[in-house]
Amino acid sequence: MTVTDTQPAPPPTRPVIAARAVDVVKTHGRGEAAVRALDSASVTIPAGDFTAVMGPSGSGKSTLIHTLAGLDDIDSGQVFVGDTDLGALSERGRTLLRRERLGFVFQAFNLIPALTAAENIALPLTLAGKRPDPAWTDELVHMLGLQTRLDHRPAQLSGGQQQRVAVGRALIARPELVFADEPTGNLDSRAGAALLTFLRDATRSFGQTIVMVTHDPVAAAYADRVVFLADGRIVDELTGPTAETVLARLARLDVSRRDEPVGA
Ligand SMILES: Nc1ncnc2c1ncn2[C@@H]1O[C@H](COP(=O)(O)OP(=O)(O)OP(=O)(O)O)[C@@H](O)[C@H]1O
Repeated sequence: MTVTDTQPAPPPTRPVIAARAVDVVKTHGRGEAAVRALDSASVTIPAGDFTAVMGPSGSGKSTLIHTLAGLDDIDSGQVFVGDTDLGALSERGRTLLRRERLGFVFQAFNLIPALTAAENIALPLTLAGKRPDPAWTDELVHMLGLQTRLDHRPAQLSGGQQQRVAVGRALIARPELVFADEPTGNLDSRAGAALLTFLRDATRSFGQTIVMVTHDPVAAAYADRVVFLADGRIVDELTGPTAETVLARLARLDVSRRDEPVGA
């Protein structure tokens, strides 16, 4: 039975499920250097939720969000963004899907140095030849607290401000889904807290769906749900996390990995 058999009809443009990975296997490299980064990984990302992805280094977190975003080809399994099966799209189709339906925030802010904050935020629309919606741009800039920084170039902004510009850029085109890979990794704890509060508020106030990879239990506690990866599989999940409950699950994960026989 599929989800749509049991749920009320979703709004026309936003499905109830924002993205889904089904039994995804992904190998990086070839031959002796081959690494199975995802080993039959399945996960569902509900629309409007803030989901954190956690797990030990090398467990496949970045690979999972790259495959959900259609950035990586997969060996087998299926990936859906909304109702769209990424496997049925051409390379160009996936590029268009990313441009039109997804947003990205990275640990390194990846802003264009020669452009002002306002121009960096508007970039996805500029590239797509679309006009910004002034009311939405204004709301976003206010929520991000960037009103007085719009004419500044990245080098004239603090790390926290640069990352808020990057978040503005990710949200300006109102994507269905935003992927954030360690977005607070280069921020001090105060700037990190401000950014995470904004991300959480974005899910509450305008239903933004966010998937965030993090190593930090405090950051994960801002999410609605945490999914835990180990050895390329989703092994656990936690709803309504706190830093303490996340830490306890991570510790349990470590213990169960240590208990595995060598070579298993
Ligand atoms: N391009 C690549 N070529 C070869 N191996 C890769 C490549 N990218 C990732 N891997 C390997 O795949 C596995 C999963 O990597 P991935 O980056 O998804 O893990 P991660 O959980 O995000 O790690 P981290 O927390 O350290 O960032 C690791 O063993 C990694 O070394």
